[in-house]
Amino acid sequence: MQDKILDGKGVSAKIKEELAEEIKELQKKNVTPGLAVVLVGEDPASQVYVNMKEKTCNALGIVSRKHVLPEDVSEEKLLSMVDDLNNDPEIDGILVQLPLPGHIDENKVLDRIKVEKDVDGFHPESIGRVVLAQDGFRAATPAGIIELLKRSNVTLEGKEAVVLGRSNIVGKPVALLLLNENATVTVAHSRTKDIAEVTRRADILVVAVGRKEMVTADMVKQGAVVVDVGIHRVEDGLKGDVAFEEVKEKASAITPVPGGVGPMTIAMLMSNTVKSARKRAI
Ligand SMILES: NC(=O)C1=CN([C@@H]2O[C@H](COP(=O)(O)OP(=O)(O)OC[C@H]3O[C@@H](n4cnc5c(N)ncnc54)[C@H](OP(=O)(O)O)[C@@H]3O)[C@@H](O)[C@H]2O)C=CC1
Ligand SMILES: Nc1nc(=O)c2c([nH]1)NC[C@@H]1CN(c3ccc(C(=O)N[C@@H](CCC(=O)O)C(=O)O)cc3)C=[N+]21
Repeated sequence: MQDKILDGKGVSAKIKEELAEEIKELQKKNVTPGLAVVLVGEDPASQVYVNMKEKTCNALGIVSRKHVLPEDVSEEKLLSMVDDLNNDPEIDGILVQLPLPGHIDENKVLDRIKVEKDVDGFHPESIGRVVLAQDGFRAATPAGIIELLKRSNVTLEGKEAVVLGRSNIVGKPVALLLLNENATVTVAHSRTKDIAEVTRRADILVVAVGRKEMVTADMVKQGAVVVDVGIHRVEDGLKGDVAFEEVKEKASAITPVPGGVGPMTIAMLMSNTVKSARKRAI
């Protein structure tokens, strides 16, 4: 079937190669894809992600524009920046890095992004389109998970999929995408009664709980495919939401952290930006 370690880094590199080719074709039509990234405040983790996105844009030939606003910026100012980017013909995609400071209404900001430039896929209309299985932008992390599974020849149709976590940016949308791929989907969360009993049913287990190494071998069915979305910075590197060493002995395939879902997220963000720019080339 597939290698045991699902190689998000390798698959994302392949996707980026494909995108670089397409960007060359777009440039022949005088279209250079443009991504605007808005960062509020100085959260170190957010800075790392934003810099990674910028670097990837540069490597592929996407113009990246970074806008850094102070932590105490008013909601009004942020919204007016979104308006400017919505009206900027050179910008195909707008990403407002989350989380935002507490005094800013996240939903209000995400709602303001023009749906045609919503490369993050967080706008309510983009999410509605996932529910209805209509064309539109898919959130990068959920889309990256499906793309990685497909390109690793993991069959989804008819499988028991369990998603642990129900956030708006990962758990809920990945559950919908798995449903659209004809998996039978269960979503578990902090109020689920017997988590291990539910996760042990999974042929495909997607874990996005934000708790370091919470999923242990006893919670996983022999032969399951395990996708670890979690990112935790520890002294000697990064850890996931899954206890990788013990779970890998039981799984038929598993994503590592780092090198699994993370790089796929960036690749899908780039892919959404190119998809948006393509509309300008017609
Ligand atoms: N690799 C990547 O590209 C990305 C990685 N991440 C990482 O993925 C992880 C999850 O992120 P995100 O979805 O934003 O996290 P959130 O904190 O928004 O959501 C966590 C979810 O897990 C549930 N949960 C928390 N604790 C438990 C528990 N003990 N038992 C069962 N369910 C629980 C919560 O339930 P409830 O709803 O009931 O509170 C919630 O639905 C984080 O580590 C984050 O850093 C995030 C985005 C992208
Ligand atoms: N508007 C918005 N969109 C996002 O997509 C978004 C966001 N806000 N806020 C934060 C989360 C987190 N996220 C990640 C992206 C890449 C890696 C990634 O590339 N990780 C590497 C390791 C990188 C490292 O060394 O830190 C890996 O797992 O191999 C991880 C996490 C996107 N997010």
